[in-house]
Amino acid sequence: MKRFWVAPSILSADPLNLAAELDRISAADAVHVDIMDNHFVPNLTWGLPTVEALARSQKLPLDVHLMISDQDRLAPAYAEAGSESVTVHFEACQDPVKVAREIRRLGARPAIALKPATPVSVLDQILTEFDMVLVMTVEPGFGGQSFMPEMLAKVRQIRSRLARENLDIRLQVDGGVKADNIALAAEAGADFFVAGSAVFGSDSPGLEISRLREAARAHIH
Ligand SMILES: O=C(CO)[C@H](O)[C@H](O)COP(=O)(O)O
Repeated sequence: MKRFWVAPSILSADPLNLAAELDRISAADAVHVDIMDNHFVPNLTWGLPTVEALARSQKLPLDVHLMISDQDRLAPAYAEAGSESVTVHFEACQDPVKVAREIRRLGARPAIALKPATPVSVLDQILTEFDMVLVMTVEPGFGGQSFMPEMLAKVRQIRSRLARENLDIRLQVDGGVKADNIALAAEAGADFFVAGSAVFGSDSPGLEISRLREAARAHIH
C-alpha cells in the first residue's frame, strides 16, 4: 500500500515545553523543524544547537527545513547535526547541486523547497540530485496560515515528472495542511505532509496524526 508520511511542525508547539510536546507526537513519521533567521523570512526560530539537542534526545527522524539566507555555507552543518533530511530553498542557494551533494556526503537526505512564486521549471536540471521536493503551500515564515489551493498544480506537475521518469523522490507539502484539505494534496501527488497548527492545536495530537493519514489515504479508491 502507498505510504504517506506525516510530520508535525514544532513551529506550532509550545517553545517552553518542547520535550513534552515531542512526547505528544510519538505517532508521527518525523519531526519537522523550521529554521528561520529573520532575514530569508521575517521570523526567527532555532539554530544548530537545538537541532543537535533534538537529534540526541528523541527517536523520530528530523526533517529540517532551512528558511535562512546563505544556505550554501550553512546547510551542511545541519546534515552533520543528525538530521534525517535537510531541505534547502532554491531561492536561497547559489549552487543547489553542490549543496545537495554536500548534505548527502554528510549523511542526510537532501531536499529542495520552492516558495509559492517559484516555478517548477527551476527543478528541470537539478531534480535528480534530491530525495524530496517541498512545495510550499503558504508563504514561508509563519504557522497558522491558509493552504493555497493554487499550489496543487505544482504538485501535479512534479508528480507527473516523477512518474514519467520513474523517480523515487518524496513530494512534500507544507503550510495550512488540515484534515479537510490533505486529500486534495494527496490526490495531486503529495506523499509527505507537514502540519503544524492542525496537530499541536489539537487536544489529541496522536489522534490528529492518524486522522490526517486516514484522510490522505481517502483519495485512493
Ligand atoms: O514552514 C512553515 C512556515 O513557513 C511551517 O512548517 C508551516 O507553516 C506549518 O504550520 P501550519 O501547518 O500551521 O501552516
